[in-house]
Amino acid sequence: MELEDQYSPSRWVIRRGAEEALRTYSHIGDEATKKARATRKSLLHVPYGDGEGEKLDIYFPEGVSEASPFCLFFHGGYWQSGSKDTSAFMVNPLTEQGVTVVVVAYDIAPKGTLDQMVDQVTRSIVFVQKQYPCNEGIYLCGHSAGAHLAAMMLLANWTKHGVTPNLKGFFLLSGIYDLKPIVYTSQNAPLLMTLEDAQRNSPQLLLEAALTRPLDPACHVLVSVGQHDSPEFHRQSKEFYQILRQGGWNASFEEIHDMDHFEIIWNLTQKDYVLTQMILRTILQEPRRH
Ligand SMILES: N[C@@H](CC(=O)c1ccccc1NC=O)C(=O)O
Repeated sequence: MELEDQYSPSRWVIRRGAEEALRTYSHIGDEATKKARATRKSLLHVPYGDGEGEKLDIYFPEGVSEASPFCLFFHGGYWQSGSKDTSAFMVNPLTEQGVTVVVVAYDIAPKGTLDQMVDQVTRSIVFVQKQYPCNEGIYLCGHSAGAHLAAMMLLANWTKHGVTPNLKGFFLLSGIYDLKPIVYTSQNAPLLMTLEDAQRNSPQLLLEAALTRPLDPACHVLVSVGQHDSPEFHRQSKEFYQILRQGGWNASFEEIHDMDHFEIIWNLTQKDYVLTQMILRTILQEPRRH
């Protein structure tokens, strides 16, 4: 089944078998999280809402100052797997450079629905802005399904939350922006998305229909895909990038050389990785307030 293949990232890896790629991804995430918790000052399992799953981990740079840039990470796993407790990939290289990293948990399926996850992600960002009003910018980074959740924040309506987060940039890695095809794959079994649910939660479709311009024209949006991601993942990223440009967003597109769907994210543990460098350059070149 063609769609099934296209939306099974582990079938497209080239250096390992599918199972081994998934195992390596979990292993590296696990190790990176243990290392981050052992070597960085952190606040773990901080509630951002009343729900059992509404928790986040905050990892601070050396010489704790609340006036740092914040990078929030949203893990992937097709909205049905993954955890903040194995997703601290970027913590060490970013905190080393003075960035506070927040790894956010959300209720994956079958407990959570897409609408609930989008709402949780919205509230996690509101929480960080309220808790750290002196932040020097909030950046959102997401991988795969997590890139989808981050991308939904381009369309968030903050007015009912009483605060507008200081959003300065988005790093969207190997994401999915039109959820309709997912409805026809086995990935939808725990998600139980109807076509309407998929439409309501597709940033590609929402941006196409939106008449609004970006609130902050300086806000960067990096749309990035691995060279070895499937053709459908390439198409999704390119089309999303194009719709962002048409909508007046300060967007860029990067195909990451020789990376598959999992390497693109687990290499964020490395400071000399091209994406780590791009993320750091974007965050650190931003003029400081105060
Ligand atoms: N069952 C999927 C797993 C998967 O797609 C995935 C796993 C970990 C992190 C991100 C993933 N993809 C999208 O969120 C696969 O076969 O590749």
